[in-house]
Amino acid sequence: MISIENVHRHYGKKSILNGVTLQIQDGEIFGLLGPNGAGKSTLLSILTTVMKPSEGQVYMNGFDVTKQHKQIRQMIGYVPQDIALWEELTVKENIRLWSKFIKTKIPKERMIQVCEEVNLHNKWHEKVSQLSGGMKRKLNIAVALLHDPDILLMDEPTVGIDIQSKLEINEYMKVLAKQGKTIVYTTHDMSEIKGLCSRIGVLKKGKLTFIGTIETAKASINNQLNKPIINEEEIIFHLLKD
Ligand SMILES: Nc1ncnc2c1ncn2[C@@H]1O[C@H](COP(=O)(O)OP(=O)(O)OP(=O)(O)O)[C@@H](O)[C@H]1O
Repeated sequence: MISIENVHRHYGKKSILNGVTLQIQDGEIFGLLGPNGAGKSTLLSILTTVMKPSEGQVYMNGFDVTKQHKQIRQMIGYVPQDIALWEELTVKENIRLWSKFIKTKIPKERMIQVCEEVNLHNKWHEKVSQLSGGMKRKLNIAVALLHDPDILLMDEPTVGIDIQSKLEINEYMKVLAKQGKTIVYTTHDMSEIKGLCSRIGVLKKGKLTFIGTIETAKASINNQLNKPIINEEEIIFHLLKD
């Protein structure tokens, strides 16, 4: 379980996160939504231990993110917003190089397995520069899963890629959640959230303004507007507007 308790984060005098409290259960796919600059990546950076909260506590499976970096890093996989791969190296070389950064030894069978799970095994000897944007995203995800973490943190994993790769990634996220992995990911895409997330959180100006299911969000907006909402775009519009 991920437990975020009254987290604040400032950059100088600028307040970025302003009292965020949230619990995410094992096996959940939790979608973190918010306008640009709302603080989504900052919150993910705190979960990865890269950044410290200015105030508040975060625990993952009972471990403190500010004090128990080693245990936390073993239990999380992180997929950054920007592709983090060596373009001139092959898929195999990228996976091998990334596995060297992981403290535990990754057997070759595991490297092949993650590659198969994201449908890239037939690209094993191809240079990353030859892969499509969607394939690069899938390789980024494979790399994050090498050490078989319990928790996967993904910063806009499907932005700007072809629809086929997006659907494959979404299906794979469901498989991982069924295996018991907890997934937290940031997105702007309501159409994928609907079929994927058990719950969503809406972050605006560093505050969580909504936590719940899509159905709850829809019901609450319908209630406020006193007229039924027709499509998902409308839900996201109302959730994100000031
Ligand atoms: N190192 C930094 N120093 C100062 N301000 C920063 C730093 N990193 C981020 N910020 C500011 O913090 C705010 C939140 O940024 P963050 O990247 O967390 O937002 P976001 O919700 O992920 O946005 P996006 O959807 O555009 O990725 C922004 O105003 C950003 O300019």
